[in-house]
Amino acid sequence: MTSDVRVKICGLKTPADVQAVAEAGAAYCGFVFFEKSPRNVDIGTARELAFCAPVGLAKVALVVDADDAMLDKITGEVPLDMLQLHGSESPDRVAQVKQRYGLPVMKAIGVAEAADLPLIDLYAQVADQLLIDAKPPKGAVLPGGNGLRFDWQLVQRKYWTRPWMLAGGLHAGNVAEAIARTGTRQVDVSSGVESAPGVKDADKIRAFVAAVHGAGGQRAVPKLT
Ligand SMILES: O=C(O)c1ccccc1NCC(=O)[C@H](O)[C@H](O)COP(=O)(O)O
Repeated sequence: MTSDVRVKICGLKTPADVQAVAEAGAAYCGFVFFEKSPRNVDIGTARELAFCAPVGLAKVALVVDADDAMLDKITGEVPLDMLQLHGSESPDRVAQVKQRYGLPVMKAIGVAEAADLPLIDLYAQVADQLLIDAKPPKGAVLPGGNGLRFDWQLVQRKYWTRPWMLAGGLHAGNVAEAIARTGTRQVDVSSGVESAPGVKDADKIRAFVAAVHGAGGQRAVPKLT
């Protein structure tokens, strides 16, 4: 039974996306601030989406090597619960962002082989959470959200000193196996719940969260107006 596993759905762009994610029973929603992404949102849109999120749905801003000016704008306008750093931010930068913005910081780490694992221990010393994702292929435009999985055996039953989230190529058809194999208590998905790049699909969102939480159950959350 995997019902206590938390789900993050990343790359929301519309109020209907937020509603679908909330009604399905996800714990986190993510807004992508990366211009080259089909999931990119501007600050005004993210603000509107954040105000649509019911209490209990944590709002995460995903940025890639963002400078203070950009983070000042985002955190000044958008009510957030967490920052996700998805670029090549150093451990020092992670610590700086945590201190400057007073928000929990989740650091994404790309994994392709065992040699990548020590980085997880390194970032566990400074980040509040870790997002363990597939390393993007060489030359990829996006540092994440590529729909690619990595070898789950690499993180099987691993223990880190911070909570971690499994990401990369998850979808309703493989997420239960991913949880069973890795023992993760949190999962993150983007392209696996889309009908086209950047277009979230409410049925896929429901199916994904239901697959995580075991057969069936949507949680009761208020309908958004
Ligand atoms: O999703 C994006 O477009 C994106 C752009 C730039 C940096 C990261 C991005 N996504 C990161 C995520 O949090 C994804 O949910 C994660 O990489 C898993 O993606 P997917 O394999 O598509 O489920």
